[in-house]
Amino acid sequence: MSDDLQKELGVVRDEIDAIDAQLLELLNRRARCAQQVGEIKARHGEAGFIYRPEREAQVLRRIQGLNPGPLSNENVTWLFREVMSTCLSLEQPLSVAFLGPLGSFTGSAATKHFGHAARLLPQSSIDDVFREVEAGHAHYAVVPVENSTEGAVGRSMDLLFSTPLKICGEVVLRIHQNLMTREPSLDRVTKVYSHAQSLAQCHEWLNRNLPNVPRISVGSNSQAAELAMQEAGAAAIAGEAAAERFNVPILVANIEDEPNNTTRFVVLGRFDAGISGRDKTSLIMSAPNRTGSLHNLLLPLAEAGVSMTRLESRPARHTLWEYVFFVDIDGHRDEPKVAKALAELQQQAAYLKVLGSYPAAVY
Ligand SMILES: O=C(O)C(=O)C[C@]1(C(=O)O)C=C[C@@H](O)C=C1
Repeated sequence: MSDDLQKELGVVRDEIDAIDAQLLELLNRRARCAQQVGEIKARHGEAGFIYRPEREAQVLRRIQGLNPGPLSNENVTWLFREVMSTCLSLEQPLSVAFLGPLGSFTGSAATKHFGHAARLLPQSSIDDVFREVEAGHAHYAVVPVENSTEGAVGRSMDLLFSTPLKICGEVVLRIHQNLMTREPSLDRVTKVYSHAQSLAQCHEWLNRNLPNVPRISVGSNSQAAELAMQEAGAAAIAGEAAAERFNVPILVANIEDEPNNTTRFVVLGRFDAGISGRDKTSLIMSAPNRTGSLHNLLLPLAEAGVSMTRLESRPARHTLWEYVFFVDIDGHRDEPKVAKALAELQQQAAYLKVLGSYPAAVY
C-alpha cells in the first residue's frame, strides 16, 4: 500500500472508530432504557407484556420516516429490528415456535420479525406449532397463512378456527429460491432435490437450465440442502437460510419463475396487540345459508367505511356445503369505526370470531 493511500484511508478509518465508540455508547444507553421499561412493566403487573408488537411497529415506521439514506429503509428496518430484539432479550428472552426445520422459510419469517436474539423452536407440523404456544412451552408462534402463487395454507386456517391464541402480528416475506451445490457449474449437476412446492415454483427455470436432470422431491428444502452438501453431483433448491445452515454454496440465486412470489405469515400469542396507528383485524365468520347472506354480512363493513383486504372461504368442517369466511380488514378492533362495524357484524353473522388486531407488517 502506498503512503498516500494509507494516509487517506487512515483519516476515514479514524472517523469510523470514533463513530463506532459513539454507537456503542448509544446502544448501551438504549439497552439500559429497555431494562428500565422492563422494570416499570414488572412493577405495574405487566410482566407478561414485555414484547409489544405495536410499539415495535411504531419504532420501525418512525425510523423509516427519519431515514436520510444512503442506507435503504429495508437496511435500517433490519438493523433496528435486531437492536430491539437484543434490547428485549435483556428484559425477557423470547421463545418462538415455528414450522421447521431450521433453515425453512417460516424460520426466516420468524427471524425477520423477532430478530436473532429470539430463541427459535422448530416444529415438524403446523399443529405442533399451535400446541407449543397453547401449552405455554413457547411465547409466540409463526405459521404461514397464504402464498401469492399457491393460495391459502389450509391447515393454518383450520387451526385458527379452533385456537384460543390471538393473532398479534404479520410478516410478509419475499420467497427467493436458489440453486445450491458443491459443484462448480451447472453441467456437473446430476440430480436436484427440493420440496415439491419449491420444485413447482422453479419448474420453468429447471426446464430451461437443467432439462434432463432428475428432480427428486423430499420432505423439506432444508433436507434438500443437507443432501446437496453430502452427495457429489447433487444440487438443492432452497432459501438462503438453508444454504447458510448447511454451508452449501449458492450457484444460481433467485431462480423462482414468479419474481413476486411472496408468503404471508401470522404471529400468534396469548395476548392482543395494542393500536399502532396502521393495523389490521382478522375475523372468521359464517353467513346463514340463504341467498344474499354473504352480501348482507359484508354490508356493515362497507357502511362503516372499513376496507376489506382479504376474503377467503373454507368449507365448514361440521356441515356439508357450508362455508366459513376468513376476512381481514383495515384498522384495530378498539378503534371506534371498527368496533361499530364489528358490533353490527355480530348481529348479522351466524358465527363470528375475532382472531386478533395487530400492526400491519413493516418492511
Ligand atoms: O417500549 C417497550 O415496551 C419496550 O419494551 C422497549 C422495546 C425497544 O427496544 O424499543 C423492546 C421490546 C418491545 O417489544 C418494544 C420496544
